[in-house]
Amino acid sequence: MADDYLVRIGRLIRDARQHRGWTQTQLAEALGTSQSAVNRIERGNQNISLEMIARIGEALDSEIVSLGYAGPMHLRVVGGRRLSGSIDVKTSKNACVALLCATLLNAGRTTLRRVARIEEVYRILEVLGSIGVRTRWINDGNDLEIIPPAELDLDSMDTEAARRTRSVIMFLGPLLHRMDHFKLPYAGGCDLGTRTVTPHMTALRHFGLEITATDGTYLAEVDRSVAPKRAIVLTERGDTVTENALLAAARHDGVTVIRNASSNYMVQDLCFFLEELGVRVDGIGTTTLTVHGAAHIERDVDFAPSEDPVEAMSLLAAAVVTESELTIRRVPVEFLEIELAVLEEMGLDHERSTEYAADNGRTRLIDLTVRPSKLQAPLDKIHPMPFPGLNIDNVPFFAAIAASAQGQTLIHDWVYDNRAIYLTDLNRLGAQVKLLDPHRVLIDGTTRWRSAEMMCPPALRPAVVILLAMMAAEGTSVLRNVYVINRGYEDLAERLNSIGAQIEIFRDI
Ligand SMILES: CC(=O)N[C@H]1[C@@H](OP(=O)(O)OP(=O)(O)OC[C@H]2O[C@@H](n3ccc(=O)[nH]c3=O)[C@H](O)[C@@H]2O)O[C@H](CO)[C@@H](O)[C@@H]1O
Ligand SMILES: C=C(OP(=O)(O)O)C(=O)O
Repeated sequence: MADDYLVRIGRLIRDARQHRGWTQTQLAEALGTSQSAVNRIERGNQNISLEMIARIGEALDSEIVSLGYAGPMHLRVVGGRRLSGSIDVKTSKNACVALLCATLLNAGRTTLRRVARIEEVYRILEVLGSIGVRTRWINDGNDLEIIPPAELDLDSMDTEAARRTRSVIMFLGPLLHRMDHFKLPYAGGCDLGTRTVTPHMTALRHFGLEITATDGTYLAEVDRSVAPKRAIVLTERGDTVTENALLAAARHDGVTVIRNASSNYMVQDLCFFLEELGVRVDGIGTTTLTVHGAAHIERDVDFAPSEDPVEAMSLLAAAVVTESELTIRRVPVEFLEIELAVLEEMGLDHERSTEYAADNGRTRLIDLTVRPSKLQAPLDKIHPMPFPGLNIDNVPFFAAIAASAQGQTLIHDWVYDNRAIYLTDLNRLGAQVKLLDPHRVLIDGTTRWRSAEMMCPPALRPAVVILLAMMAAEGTSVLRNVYVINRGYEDLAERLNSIGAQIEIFRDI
């Protein structure tokens, strides 16, 4: 145990030194010791005092260890390895969080099957638990059982957990039916620049909800005399705003029409779930949803959210950048069709199985085999659109793919103020990503990836893209503080290891 401890400290020191670009001799000089002493320390063969750790930290301008329990999680990636075999896609973060919020509509027991065990789900569970909802993992931790109390205790809300996730905004729709006034902390999520909540307010005003924002908290007041008189036209075709409107409409005793609705995967999953609750929804998969609400919902329901198209895209990108043959099972193909069409044009060699149904009985799945291919940059720019366009969250993966392709690719992320900027982090790993303006990057391929030590960017998808590039780069890379990845991916390192990656999880000691 003691030896193991020294080895781990030694590795941290070695990583920090390499990150600084120093040789062992340079570090030895800075410490007034010999190169062989540094070598012994890095190999874990030398007892080391706290004072020495502090001096090394100062010399390398790096906090080698931070004391305290359960510090941030980091990944050490030995890259340049081919992946092989097959891997299953898990259920989606975005549907799971919406469904958890939707359970607040139901006085009965909800069972959700194969819920992804990810930080974003844990945060919502913490919030639900704090306000009195009973939740427990069942069937070997695969499924979740949720039983709301007769009265919610919003005053006891775990505000710290609530502030770490943007999804808590989807409490507004269900809560407006349960109380006349309530408070909700401001929403968090990826740091992607300003993300407006005005469309939520505009949509929910039709149900009498008025919101005042004061120092980090939304104060909500509900006027019960107000009900939708005409179709609700969303000002943006956003996913969570559509879900919030659906959640409000589900318990409105009457028919609500929602126009300019998102028909994206998580919205469809929510509609299927509402149908299980006895709420009829016409127009699923289109931009006009007609909801036949029910004033009281009390049903014991069992629902299986569908697989995550963004995780499928991540695994596909992993195969491309590592030049591997990989089978990705349970791919929700309807939500990856445009991505596949673009990749086909770029020259991706792949094979699709016949379609089969997801456990929700509705979503179409395939198994997708990707083979090493000589990719060419696409002729046109890569840009997202609300579904059925190229998925907004899949855009960052095209940066890693473009860097692996021959030629120049323009990526235009018009949606998020900050997300394209994070893609320039790939330059640290050898890519040539030029930021043209905050929304557009020009990428020159192909890339000879090289290893590096880096902090995770504070955004989920760009962080995963960095991890994938590290898997492609020969040598050892370190990715620090991967909470943001764990927000949306279950056991990603272990699962990638099961198909041939070499990723070690470590924490600050
Ligand atoms: C929990 C969840 O489900 N999160 C997803 C959801 O976030 P969410 O629904 O919160 O996304 P937003 O509503 O914030 O939309 C994302 C951005 O797109 C802009 N916008 C959106 C639609 C539109 O028609 N015009 C427009 O300009 C918004 O102003 C915002 O800046 O949708 C995003 C876009 O698919 C995804 O990246 C997130 O993973
Ligand atoms: C932007 C994303 O998530 P969130 O809405 O949870 O920040 C994402 O899933 O890439």
